[in-house]
Amino acid sequence: MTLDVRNLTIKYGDHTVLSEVNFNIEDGSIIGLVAPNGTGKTTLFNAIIRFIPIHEGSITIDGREYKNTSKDIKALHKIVTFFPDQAELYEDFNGYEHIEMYRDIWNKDKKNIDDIITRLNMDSYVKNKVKTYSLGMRQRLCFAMMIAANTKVMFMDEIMNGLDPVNVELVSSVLREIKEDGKIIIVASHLLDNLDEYADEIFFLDQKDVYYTYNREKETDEYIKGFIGKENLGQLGTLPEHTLYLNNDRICIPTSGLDRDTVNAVLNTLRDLSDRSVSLGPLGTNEHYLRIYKGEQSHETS
Ligand SMILES: Nc1ncnc2c1ncn2[C@@H]1O[C@H](COP(=O)(O)OP(=O)(O)OP(=O)(O)O)[C@@H](O)[C@H]1O
Repeated sequence: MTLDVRNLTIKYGDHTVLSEVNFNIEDGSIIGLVAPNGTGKTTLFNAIIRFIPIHEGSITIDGREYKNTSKDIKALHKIVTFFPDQAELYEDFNGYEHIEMYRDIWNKDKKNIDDIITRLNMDSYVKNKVKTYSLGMRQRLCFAMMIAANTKVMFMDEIMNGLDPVNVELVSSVLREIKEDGKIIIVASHLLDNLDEYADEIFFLDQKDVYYTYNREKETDEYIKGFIGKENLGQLGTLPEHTLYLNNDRICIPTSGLDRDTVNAVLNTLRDLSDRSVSLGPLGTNEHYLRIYKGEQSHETS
């Protein structure tokens, strides 16, 4: 399966939010969709699923183009689900009834939802009314509803909102499991380090397009990464070309061209100067984010 988006332009009135967006996603992928607030992540989901009209462009899934006809939109809604908004939950229904409802709408094979409930640690509260749920309990319910719907394409907007670290880890591992069924999952999130735990590729969205994509598996450049105040930068000596100093505290020094002894020496110096962890590896989503969106606060040191 593929999801192919071509030259998609989306406007609210005269305000063009996204212009000529292009991307192609193969099945069995989780894409992290990343951008500052107000860039257009939710708008992109809304447009692909046709909750809002698109002004130009095409959406093709598995070779079929889905146009703006009611027949196409109905067919699209059978294969794409959008993470429910907590406001859409029915306060006087219990969690089980919500999960059953999503399963029954999308799933003819009446998938067993008990496994989902247990996997998401919801047994103790799923039969209680939603009005008794905390934010994190509601969020897990919304996630369980999508898993029960089990569609080929899933848009997950801010799924980690309100989840504690244990539940963030739980949801991340369930995402990795369901991806294996050949799904296309797009997750919009501001938890950048967490995205590195499950996303295969990150799309950095810009006012105009998918500005940059990053695939950790294909990243070959290794960096020494650590935190250091501006006043201590001089103690690292002459830094190699393409060293990044991001957000006035984060340093990423490329190791290409450095011998092992030099790499070890820099690592040791950085460990002495840094109060946080120092590591060796490729740039992560967080570092790419700072490089792309906070460009004026980062600079190459040479
Ligand atoms: N219904 C609407 N009418 C008019 N403008 C809208 C509407 N919804 C969103 N916008 C505008 O579209 C732009 C993109 O908003 P969107 O909600 O898609 O951003 P986002 O990247 O999802 O942000 P966040 O990270 O805050 O969720 C913003 O400028 C916003 O003001």
